Amino acid sequence: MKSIKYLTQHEAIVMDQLLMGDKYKFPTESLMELAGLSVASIIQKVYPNISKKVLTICGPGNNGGDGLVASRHLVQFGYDVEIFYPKKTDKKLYHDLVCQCKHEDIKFLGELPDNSLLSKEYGLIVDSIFGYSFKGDIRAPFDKIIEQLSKTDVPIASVDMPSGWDVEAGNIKNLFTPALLISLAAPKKGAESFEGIHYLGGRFLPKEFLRETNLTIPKYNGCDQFVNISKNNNNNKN
Ligand SMILES: NC(=O)C1=CN([C@@H]2O[C@H](COP(=O)(O)OP(=O)(O)OC[C@H]3O[C@@H](n4cnc5c(N)ncnc54)[C@H](O)[C@@H]3O)[C@@H](O)[C@H]2O)[C@H](O)CC1
Ligand SMILES: [K+]
Repeated sequence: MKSIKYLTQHEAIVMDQLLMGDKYKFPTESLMELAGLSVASIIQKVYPNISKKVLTICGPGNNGGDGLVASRHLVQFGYDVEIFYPKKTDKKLYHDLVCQCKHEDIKFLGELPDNSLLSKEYGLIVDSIFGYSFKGDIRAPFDKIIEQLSKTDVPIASVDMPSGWDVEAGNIKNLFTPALLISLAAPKKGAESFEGIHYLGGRFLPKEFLRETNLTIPKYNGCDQFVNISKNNNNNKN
């Protein structure tokens, strides 16, 4: 496999603006739909038999939007999903995503269950709190939420970045390490040290975009929405 490029925070932001701008013309919701579908597909691949509920925790930006989309697809795949979305964004896209989730009978929780309830009732937590735009000290209410996630024994699947990790320097605050990391479009520098199960999703980068940005991404097989980029995956060893 060709060596994978890990993006700086600035590169990730600039690339996203380029994709959604006048040249490539992708609407946010199109990319988010593909990102969220890949997140749900990867969860189905890695955790095909979860007997308990899945809890998605959504943040206020597009990472949270990916979590809302993924939750809807997970229900379509047969999972029992609940969402904790403590800081709802007052924009049409997010109102629409919440509405779509409610039509899948997804319950929105008013508070995060404590860790004993999490262990008893939930088989997986989807962390879609922060992605590549996270910066600085974690502000309320997410500081307490991430502190609690650092103490749970429920496996965590993080979307794009483990929330709270520095996007370039990684886990410098000694927070939770997810069991599964789902990088989107291209992994970020902060994920370079991640040793767990690591998949790449968000299969939407156009050929010309890859040429223009000089970005190398691994080859996706057939119609797969994901590729396994874990360090311990034999296919990834040169
Ligand atoms: N091309 C792609 O790969 C796509 C990626 N997508 C997803 O979008 C996120 C990035 O989304 P963005 O809205 O830019 O930012 P975040 O969701 O990471 O966070 C912004 C949100 O968080 C708040 N915030 C930032 N730092 C802090 C802090 N220290 N404490 C508290 N709150 C903080 C900030 O104020 C904003 O409200 C990317 O990672 C992917 O998951 C798209 O869905 C599709 C294309
Ligand atoms: K995340």
